[in-house]
Amino acid sequence: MKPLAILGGTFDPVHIGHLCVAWEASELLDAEVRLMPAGVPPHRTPPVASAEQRVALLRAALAGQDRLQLDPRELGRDGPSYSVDTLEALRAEQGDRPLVLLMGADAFASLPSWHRWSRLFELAHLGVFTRPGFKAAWPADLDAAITGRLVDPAGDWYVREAGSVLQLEVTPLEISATRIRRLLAEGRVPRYLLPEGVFDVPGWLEVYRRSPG
Ligand SMILES: Nc1ncnc2c1ncn2[C@@H]1O[C@H](COP(=O)(O)OP(=O)(O)OP(=O)(O)O)[C@@H](O)[C@H]1O
Ligand SMILES: O=C(O)c1ccc[n+]([C@@H]2O[C@H](COP(=O)([O-])O)[C@@H](O)[C@H]2O)c1
Repeated sequence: MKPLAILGGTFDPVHIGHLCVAWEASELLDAEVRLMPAGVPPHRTPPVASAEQRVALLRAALAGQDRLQLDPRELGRDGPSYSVDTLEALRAEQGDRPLVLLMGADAFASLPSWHRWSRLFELAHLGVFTRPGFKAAWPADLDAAITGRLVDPAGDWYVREAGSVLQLEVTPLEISATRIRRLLAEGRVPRYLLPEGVFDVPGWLEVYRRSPG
């Protein structure tokens, strides 16, 4: 069975950057990739769009292809959507299947502030995307934690179920949800930064238009 890779995010809203890195990860790792929206994203102000709206946009974004899937499990949980809880559940469910927690270089740099972060390395491999504007410069505790774990994504990391760190060189796309929210709040239409299908979802543009950006 192929490794299972998870791209968690707030997806407020989902954009072309998310889809592109997820798609490229599925190729680089030969993995099944699921996008997993956080119900209550830890460590940030609450999303502008509701969970239902964010999922509707994700469903529309993923329509017409079957390589990237949606996994809505974090929306059904109370409290902050800690990745460690999600990975404990996935590990129990998936047995010894290799799991990969995907994230951008910005998210990776903040890993030592995550809930029970050392446990993440026992539950999954970590796949870290390059992201324009974010250097691969990590705090000392993270540097120490990844010593001996960095492996080539083209190698045989998948023979183990967890524990490696894979640096994924993806097409650099300087797109962020923050910028898209700002453009929408200014009344602009960031058409080609967003997946085409989201424009058929009713009601969501107004939600971002009413927000301070
Ligand atoms: N353009 C991109 N290139 C590489 N990784 C990305 C990109 N956009 C998002 N990611 C990664 O995808 C995951 C989910 O991102 P998230 O939903 O927070 O989007 P974002 O664009 O970073 O949002 P925001 O600007 O609101 O923080 C994170 O691990 C993030 O680092
Ligand atoms: O588990 C944690 O403590 C934790 C702290 C910050 C972020 N995360 C997860 O990282 C993913 C990206 O988060 P964000 O805020 O960049 O959208 C998302 O799945 C979050 O649930 C997880």
